[in-house]
Amino acid sequence: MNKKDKILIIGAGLCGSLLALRLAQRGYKVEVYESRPDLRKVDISAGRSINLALSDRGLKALRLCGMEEKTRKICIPMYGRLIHDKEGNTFSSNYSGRENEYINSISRGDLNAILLDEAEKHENVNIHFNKKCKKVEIEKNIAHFKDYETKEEFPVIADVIFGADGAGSSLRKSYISERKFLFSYSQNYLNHGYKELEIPANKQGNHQISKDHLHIWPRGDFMLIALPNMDGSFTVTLFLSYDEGKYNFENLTSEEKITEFFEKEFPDALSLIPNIKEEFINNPTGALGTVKCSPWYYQNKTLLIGDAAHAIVPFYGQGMNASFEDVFVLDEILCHFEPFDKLKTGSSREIFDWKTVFKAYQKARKKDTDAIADLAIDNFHEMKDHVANPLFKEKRKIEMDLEKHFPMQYFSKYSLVTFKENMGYKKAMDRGRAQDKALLNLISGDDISTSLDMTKEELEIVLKKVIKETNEILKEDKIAGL
Ligand SMILES: Cc1cc2nc3c(=O)[nH]c(=O)nc-3n(C[C@H](O)[C@H](O)[C@H](O)COP(=O)(O)OP(=O)(O)OC[C@H]3O[C@@H](n4cnc5c(N)ncnc54)[C@H](O)[C@@H]3O)c2cc1C
Ligand SMILES: NC(=O)C1=CN([C@@H]2O[C@H](COP(=O)(O)OP(=O)(O)OC[C@H]3O[C@@H](n4cnc5c(N)ncnc54)[C@H](OP(=O)(O)O)[C@@H]3O)[C@@H](O)[C@H]2O)C=CC1
Ligand SMILES: Nc1ccccc1C(=O)C[C@H](N)C(=O)O
Repeated sequence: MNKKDKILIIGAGLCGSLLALRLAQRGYKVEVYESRPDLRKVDISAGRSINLALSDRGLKALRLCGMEEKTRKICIPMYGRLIHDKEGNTFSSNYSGRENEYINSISRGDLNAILLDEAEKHENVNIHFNKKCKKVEIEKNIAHFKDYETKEEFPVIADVIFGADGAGSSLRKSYISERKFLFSYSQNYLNHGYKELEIPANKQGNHQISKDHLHIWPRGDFMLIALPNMDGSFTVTLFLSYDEGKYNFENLTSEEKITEFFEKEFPDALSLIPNIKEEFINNPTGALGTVKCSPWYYQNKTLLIGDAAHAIVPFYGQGMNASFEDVFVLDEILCHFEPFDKLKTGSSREIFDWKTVFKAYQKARKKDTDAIADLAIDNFHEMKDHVANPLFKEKRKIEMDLEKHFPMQYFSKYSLVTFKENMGYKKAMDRGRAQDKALLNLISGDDISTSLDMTKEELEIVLKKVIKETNEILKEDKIAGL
């Protein structure tokens, strides 16, 4: 590892631009190649999610790079879910019983732009747009690019190559095609795709529905969600099967059928989306899937990071957060190894190489990205279906009360995953799932009366029972080797 190493990052998306900034701050020289045009100059939003939910893990990595304050200025806090039923009734459910815990709606383009600005300001960073990586010769450390403007193809040689090129990573594809090592890989598509629509601002430029919530229209097998934008509009996303159920993407092909579907399933939303037919027909239908692979690195030469290493379905709102957290974890590993390298005396031989760093990074990180991939699938079922279930609502109410009265002792699964930024996703998943099981056992047995509001004393009894049973479940799972 040497600060003179030439580092190449493929992809200047959310992860690539933050990684470039952080490596530059650590003193490395970084060249970034991005296939798309510069999003600060050209609108390239079509086909990707327009806004995202940013939460504590992402903010932790942004803070590390000095970007938290700038980011918060373009965030809209969402304190909970607002659930819409078919009759137009709504009910809300907070994300946490603690007041300072919420998630944030943020524009992908605006966030990417401030990261690019900051990275480009750094003397150690050069960003090249409209250059698509076609393949990487991993043994020789050569990435081959095509320039979209000149149509020319050219190679770039580097000491270390990072693949931050998203779910369809060219570096990952090269791991498969080059067959230089045993590379395990899985890709699982959902039968659901997504389509983005818009609720515009009202005439005064204000939001037409609460901007303090993430809106959900759960309908069992499919759902609609909406996240607020700074200009008073909402980005609405329909998650629907491609080919199953009465209504699906394959059969919603005529204006009449689209209107019929929305009139029947989402009448209140329909009245807020004036251009429904045009948008439904013209906006692309995006695919959703999970990618898991291993190893993420090849020798001391290349590393996959962000979605390139672990694409997940969007339902926990954690893909970007996990990709930002990758940068944080990699930085911690570099902090651990670099001081030893500085201690070397006389000889120019390095004590640690990038392979040591990459290996330690994957060891620290892989279990957590596997966990959030599985949690994201769970949250799909929770959002489209369980949120409307009375037992689920009861459980959430007790959890909110526990968090409110015992803020230091109780953290629901949602809070562990979303707000406990120093606990890995795997630990959050194991504890959260055991806790859910314990709480549901208590509710479905006669242990707690859920019909009335509980006093603090009654809640304390519940807390003790839940903690005891959670620990027993965790112990049993450990013995069973789960
Ligand atoms: C519908 C939807 C909603 C989502 N909502 C959320 C959310 O609310 N919260 C959240 O945390 N996450 C969310 N995500 C996930 C989030 O979008 C990703 O996890 C995040 O964008 C990953 O960042 P990345 O930089 O690794 O990949 P990307 O953001 O995809 O960036 C990859 C970059 O590499 C470039 N590139 C690709 N191929 C090449 C190539 N061959 N050569 C050069 N450049 C290349 C791309 O143009 C792009 O700029 C959502 C995802 C989807 C699909
Ligand atoms: N976990 C998940 O479920 C995720 C799913 N996705 C989904 O994956 C799909 C693809 O993602 P996305 O990252 O947008 O795909 P790409 O970035 O791969 O781009 C898609 C298209 O844009 C073209 N293109 C890219 N750059 C340029 C340029 N500078 N000039 C002209 N054309 C260009 C490419 O053309 P060409 O091939 O000819 O070069 C390609 O046809 C989407 O449906 C998205 O929703 C994305 C992320 C995560
Ligand atoms: N951003 C998203 C995009 C798509 C689907 C869900 C989200 C969420 O953020 C869900 C939120 N975490 C929730 O549990 O209510």
